[in-house]
Amino acid sequence: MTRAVLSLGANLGDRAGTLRTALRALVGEGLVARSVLYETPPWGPVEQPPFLNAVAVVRGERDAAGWLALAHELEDAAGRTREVRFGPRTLDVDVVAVTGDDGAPVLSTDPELTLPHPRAHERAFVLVPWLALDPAAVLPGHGSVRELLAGLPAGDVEGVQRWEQLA
Ligand SMILES: Nc1ncnc2c1ncn2[C@@H]1O[C@H](COP(=O)(O)OP(=O)(O)OP(=O)(O)O)[C@@H](O)[C@H]1O
Ligand SMILES: Nc1nc2c(c(=O)[nH]1)N=C(CO)CN2
Repeated sequence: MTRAVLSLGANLGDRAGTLRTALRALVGEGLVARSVLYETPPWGPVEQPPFLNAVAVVRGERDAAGWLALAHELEDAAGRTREVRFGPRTLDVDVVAVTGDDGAPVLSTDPELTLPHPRAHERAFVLVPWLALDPAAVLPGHGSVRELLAGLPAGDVEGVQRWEQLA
């Protein structure tokens, strides 16, 4: 069994509907916990509409490649096509980190699946929702999510706004 932290983002179409559909699909994939939805300013070089983002933790029989395959299935189901790097999308699902049941992180430098995700540590849109659902969260190789957030520009962190309450 492995545990994966997934980051979900959407900034085209029915953003909340797309994210909720993907989060519902994760219930059948061993969903352990999910954050609420957050509205977040676009990170990166591309000018584009704001995103809704969420983080989910899943645990199941899949290995790291299996979690990436699931991420791509969810993106395909949301009608995602491959477009501009860092650009707008109906649904983006990234595998942030994977750990075994012994707590050992899966590490990979493969460009098809780099673990932990190479940009997660600098993305408030990943770290804020993750910390909210797991106050003890640790990003392998980078340290505690709480400390990573403390090191990001305050404006990045304040830009991540809770968008929904969980029912
Ligand atoms: N940890 C990872 N999670 C998701 N995709 C990954 C990961 N590591 C490598 N990739 C690869 O990155 C490729 C491009 O992914 P994608 O189009 O989602 O990039 P992006 O969303 O523009 O940028 P980013 O990955 O920084 O969010 C994917 O085909 C995938 O194989
Ligand atoms: N706020 C925010 N910014 C992004 C996001 C995202 O999910 N949220 N995804 C991106 C894809 O690389 C690029 N920029």
